[in-house]
Amino acid sequence: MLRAWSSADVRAAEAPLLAAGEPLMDRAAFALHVEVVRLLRAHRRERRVHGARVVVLAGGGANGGDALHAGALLARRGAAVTAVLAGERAHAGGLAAARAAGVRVLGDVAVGDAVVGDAVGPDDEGDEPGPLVCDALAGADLVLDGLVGIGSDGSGLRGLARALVAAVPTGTGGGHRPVVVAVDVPSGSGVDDGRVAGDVLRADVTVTFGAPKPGLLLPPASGLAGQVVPVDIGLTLPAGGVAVGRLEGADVAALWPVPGATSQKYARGVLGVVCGTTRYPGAGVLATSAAVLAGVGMVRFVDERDERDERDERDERDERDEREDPAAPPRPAGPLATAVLAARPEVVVAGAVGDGRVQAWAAGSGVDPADPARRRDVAAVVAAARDGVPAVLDAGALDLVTEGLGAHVVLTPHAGELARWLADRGERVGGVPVDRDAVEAEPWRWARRAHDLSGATVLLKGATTLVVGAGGSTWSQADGPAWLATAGSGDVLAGVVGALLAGRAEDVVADPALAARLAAAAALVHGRAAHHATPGGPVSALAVAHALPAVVADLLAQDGAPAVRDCPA
Ligand SMILES: NC(=O)C1=CN([C@@H]2O[C@H](COP(=O)(O)OP(=O)(O)OC[C@H]3O[C@@H](n4cnc5c(N)ncnc54)[C@H](OP(=O)(O)O)[C@@H]3O)[C@@H](O)[C@H]2O)[C@H](O)CC1
Ligand SMILES: [K+]
Repeated sequence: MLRAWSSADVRAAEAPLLAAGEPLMDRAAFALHVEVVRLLRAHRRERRVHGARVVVLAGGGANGGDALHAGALLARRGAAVTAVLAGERAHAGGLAAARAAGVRVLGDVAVGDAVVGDAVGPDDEGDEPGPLVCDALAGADLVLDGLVGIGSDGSGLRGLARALVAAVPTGTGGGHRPVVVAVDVPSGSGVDDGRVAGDVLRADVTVTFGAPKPGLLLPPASGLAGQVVPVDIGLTLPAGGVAVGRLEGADVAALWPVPGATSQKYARGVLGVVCGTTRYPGAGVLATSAAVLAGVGMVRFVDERDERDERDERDERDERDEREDPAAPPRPAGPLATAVLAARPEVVVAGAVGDGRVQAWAAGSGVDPADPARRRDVAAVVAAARDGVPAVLDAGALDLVTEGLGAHVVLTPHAGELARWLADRGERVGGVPVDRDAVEAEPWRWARRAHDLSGATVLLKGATTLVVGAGGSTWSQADGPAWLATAGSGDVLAGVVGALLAGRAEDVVADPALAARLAAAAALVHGRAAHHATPGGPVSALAVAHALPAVVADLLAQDGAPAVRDCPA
């Protein structure tokens, strides 16, 4: 599991060690240079560090200090290192080490009484990189982004730092682009909230010290961090202080409900499904397929009824009451259930939400809010959820969600749906109702807000899926390819979430915080199933569902879980 702590927690953990004189910066810089060596060997044709051209962008704080010290170590290994000083001051120790190691220093920065380096730019402000800097960047094999770390004021880079970021070649049109390594965090990104204000240099790798910071896992900033490499510099972080987590395969294997030798289908969990309509049967097929293939004990699919069916059922019931004969005759499957059964013959069809027991519900995928009969079934599921039955509520169920649900209920909106839900509840930003752009700019903020308002666990779908559950616990999963943004993908995810809620229903009722971890686990498996279905290529939602058994089997085998066991606590 990857865990991110807030910058305040990291600073608090650093403080006593710094006071005791522990060489934290040396440790950070050494690990940083080791990662750079690895990358240079991997990316350079010559496969070595000697002769590699490295540019260090160094701000005036300790982040710049880390970068300068690493630059010094690289210079001592034969790299041609140029440091560009971007702040009004420079980290004295880092600068001294860099100069002593033969690093070429560019910048007008006063250190003590001395002015070092060459003028950066031709303008009076010094806010434009000059030709020496531009040449160095144009020819760089690798750029170290040490402009600012957790000391960022979060308002976006300013001055020369901003201009330097803009001057790094982007490789557009097939041109040269250096490998970019962010020091601790991509400079200027929202360290604690994942916001991106202004330009941030997109990193291939972020080497982060002590612990990952939340912004490395939270979109949109997480999309600029590349591969996150955490480095242990000896900090002890508070056990309960994790701000954001990311599940890995072993965590999911430990959560997955696996039948024991004596398990039977009812005990393993029955999922009730109210997804799809006769007009749009696909969501019903996809959600039930996903639930079955994710390994739920049984799926009870609630067939669609129209007004006429409901009238006939009422009349039948009245006649039975008159005859004092309570048993309802089995009713033939309608066109929706027929489509579902054609795809998944193991599904049991129910005539209504109350027919037969279930441990959890999945409802709303592919349900048109304008369809009154299907909406009544969805509303019945929402009522059951309100009474404590774990449920995943998707798409056409979301507008029926009001406040006061518990975290045992998982809502699965995408950004547009979440924006609409929030705007309908009067949420505004900058004086206007929350819209999709606002949610995409601050997905964590709005997912947390939806959790606060509804009480439910909120899974916000996206390239990075965020899950906010009981107590604000947050999970960030980025496991799927971009191809997964395809029609029906959300229906499959709802089925997987539902399967997990049904399989672990008792545990979820006892500890609703578990729902967020299960939803995050579902997102991981869903993403991996897309990779598995078509590595590197387009994928259909049904193919994702079909890949689920193999992905689950891989997880359980590779991550050391026993082949047969009962549900873990
Ligand atoms: N302390 C240690 O031994 C260790 C620290 N580590 C690294 O330290 C940074 C945090 O360092 P800190 O000095 O607290 O702050 P930063 O370097 O991140 O930032 C301060 C400088 O950044 C400038 N700044 C701030 N905001 C902006 C902005 N929007 N645009 C441009 N520049 C900005 C600020 O300039 P001022 O003009 O405001 O002074 C400072 O120059 C941490 O991230 C680690 O990398 C290691 O973990 C090892 C141990
Ligand atoms: K940085």
